[in-house]
Amino acid sequence: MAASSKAEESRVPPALPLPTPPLTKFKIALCQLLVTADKERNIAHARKVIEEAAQKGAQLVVLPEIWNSPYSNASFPVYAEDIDAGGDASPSTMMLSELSRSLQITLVGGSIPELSGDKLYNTCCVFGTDGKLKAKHRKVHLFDIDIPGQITFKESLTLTGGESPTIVDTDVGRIGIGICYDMQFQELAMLYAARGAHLICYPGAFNMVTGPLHWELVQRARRWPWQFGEVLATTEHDEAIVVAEIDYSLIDLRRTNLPFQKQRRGDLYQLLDVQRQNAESTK
Ligand SMILES: NC(=O)CCC(=O)C(=O)O
Repeated sequence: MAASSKAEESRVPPALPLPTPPLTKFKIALCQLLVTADKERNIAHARKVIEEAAQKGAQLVVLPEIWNSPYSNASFPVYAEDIDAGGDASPSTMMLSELSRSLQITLVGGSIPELSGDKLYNTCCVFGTDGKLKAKHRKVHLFDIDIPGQITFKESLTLTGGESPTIVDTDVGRIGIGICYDMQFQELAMLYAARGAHLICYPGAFNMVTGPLHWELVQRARRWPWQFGEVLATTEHDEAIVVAEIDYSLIDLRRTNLPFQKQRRGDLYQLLDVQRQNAESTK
């Protein structure tokens, strides 16, 4: 009896200890931007908004998805920048690097179309307070949907999907990064949680057909295992800087209140096992 319960116990994945965050409380600013066809104007405007967010006391500033270009397959190749080359080849990320250093903030720089070799990606750059590029997340799940008569969009016509999850240690804690549609895939968030992320940032630009139903609902569902899914601050459709205080001391408290991690029955629902079985049965 004792042996069998020990065996069962060992199949439950243990809760990983969280790395200690470098600080407990800080202000985050989420910037919602109006994007135009004028790239120079978009960059100058984002600069002004980031400065305003820092003035409001934000130590972490987050921009939206595709903030330097219209969101369209026709625009991505035209507005794309070679982020690795830097300098004149990437004026958008040069501005982000300069501001993160001069304002001493961590910047999750939304996303821009990235040109790398002959491929285009939808890429989020994270800059540290020293102005250095700490991480680059290429949107993993491309937004390809078809709801006849309502919306058909295929990012994969021009973009290539990223090949790896992105988790980055910053002055405001360990952050997992996803871009918009990446939010729909809960396993990515669960992976970030298992790897000790204190926070997950999803720069987004939702469509107006499924978006209004999804953007809050899906984010609240991704709260596991941190919070109760409480919305601390929000806004409507216009430009806005949403500022809120993040309190990491709540993570341990919520994990004690709701011990989901310990209660998970991972032994019963490993998707990989099911996928393997399905593949076997169709051979
Ligand atoms: N930019 C996107 O990835 C859009 C995702 C979206 O609208 C959704 O409903 O999901």
